Amino acid sequence: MIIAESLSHYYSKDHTLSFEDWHIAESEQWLLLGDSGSGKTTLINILSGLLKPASGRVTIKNTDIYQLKGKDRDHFRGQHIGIIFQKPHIIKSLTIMENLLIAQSFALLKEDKLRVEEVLESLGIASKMHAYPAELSYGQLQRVSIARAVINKPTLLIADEPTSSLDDRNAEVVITLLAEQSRINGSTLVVSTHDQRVKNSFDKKYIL
Ligand SMILES: Nc1ncnc2c1ncn2[C@@H]1O[C@H](COP(=O)(O)OP(=O)(O)OP(=O)(O)O)[C@@H](O)[C@H]1O
Repeated sequence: MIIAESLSHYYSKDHTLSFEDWHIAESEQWLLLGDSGSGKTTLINILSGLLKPASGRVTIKNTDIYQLKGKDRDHFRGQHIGIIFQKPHIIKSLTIMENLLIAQSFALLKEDKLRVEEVLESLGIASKMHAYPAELSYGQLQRVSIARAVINKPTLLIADEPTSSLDDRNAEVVITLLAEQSRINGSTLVVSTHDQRVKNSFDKKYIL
């Protein structure tokens, strides 16, 4: 259902990154493993529709995402791909509720407050709905990032090194939340990491 074929990318002409083909079936949970500098972030950005590869294709639900242009690709990404970056990316001047409503409208979906409440509830942060990001702890902000990524029930939920700055207990909590949220929302999960603590979290592994 998600197919990455013949992908390569280069930042300078003398060093090309090539990626083995990757077929990911619906609802699978994968780890993307590789040492620092091996190309995990590059591949995550390509799979997420954020970085056009030098060659190859990414097909999500039968759509070749790099055949989509400009705003069409942005809307497709908003509807089908939920991305969790290493550090939470949340708009500081908006409340948590407003941050999630805007993620719905960016994807051209109707604003749905009940859906926002449901997602925040499932992540244990419903009480923070009307708070601003500055009023939340780092762990709560990470949950908001997960909420924003799953709000539109994405086909692909993708996280780039989500545990690298966390202590052991919180690293485990985040991996558990990602697995649980991908199940609840019917999303395929890809988590990139070089964190030895999570290298056995899922059976399926793509190794760079
Ligand atoms: N914007 C850029 N310009 C030039 N080279 C880059 C750029 N981004 C990444 N690279 C190079 O491409 C290679 C892959 O980088 P990438 O960030 O994808 O690796 P990574 O596996 O995610 O690393 P890390 O685990 O350290 O985050 C590295 O050699 C890196 O130096």
